[in-house]
Amino acid sequence: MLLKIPQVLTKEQVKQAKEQLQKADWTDGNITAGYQSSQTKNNLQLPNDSLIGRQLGDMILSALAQNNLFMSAALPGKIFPPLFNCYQGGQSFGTHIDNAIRQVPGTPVKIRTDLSMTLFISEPDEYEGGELVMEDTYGTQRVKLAAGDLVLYPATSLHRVTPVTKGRRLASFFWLQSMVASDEKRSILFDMDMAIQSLRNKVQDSPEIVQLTGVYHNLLRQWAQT
Ligand SMILES: O=C(O)CCC(=O)C(=O)O
Ligand SMILES: [Fe+2]
Repeated sequence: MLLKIPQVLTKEQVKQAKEQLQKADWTDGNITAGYQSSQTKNNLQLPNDSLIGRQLGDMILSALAQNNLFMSAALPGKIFPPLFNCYQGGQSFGTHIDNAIRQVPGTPVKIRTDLSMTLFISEPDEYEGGELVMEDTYGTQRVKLAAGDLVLYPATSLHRVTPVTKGRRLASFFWLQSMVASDEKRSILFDMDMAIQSLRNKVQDSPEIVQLTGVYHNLLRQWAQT
């Protein structure tokens, strides 16, 4: 499932992130690339131990923890600390697939990358190009979102970032291990959760809603791993 989640960060938080990222020390993006992706990756990244990166990453994680749409769609188990990248002067990232397993730097924690995320920090009119293009069984999707918005997509997708031919594209990108590994099962749970929530908004509470909520949790119990 590919899902666009609007306004994960407020415009004020975006402004703050941009100000911090202006003064950060950037390095070659290949620090986190595997062999195949290093052949096509041409961008800048904040180093893993960047203080600015950690602070902004925490701000993003707190915002996500309060975002119902994200929590319902992703059912996060473990989230990789957000990384930050920058493309300018024609930089791009060719077609690649993200590594299946990632170790959180400085810890023994390993994360299976079920879902990939990009949170846009630059506004779309601040740069030309820089579209995130995913290819999967659902076809080709081209994504370029407003600053503060996030796209969540299966890490099984081939994807690329088209050259940024003008301006600068700042973003945060990271991965998560979902409590429900299967994209198909997670999508069923998400659809069910959305339907129950909209039903609840229409008719308040009813024994049927209680029963359906029970079914949701019983499916989650069958399918989730913590
Ligand atoms: O910059 C992006 O939107 C995606 C970055 C990416 O695909 C990666 O670093 O693996
Ligand atoms: Fe990627």
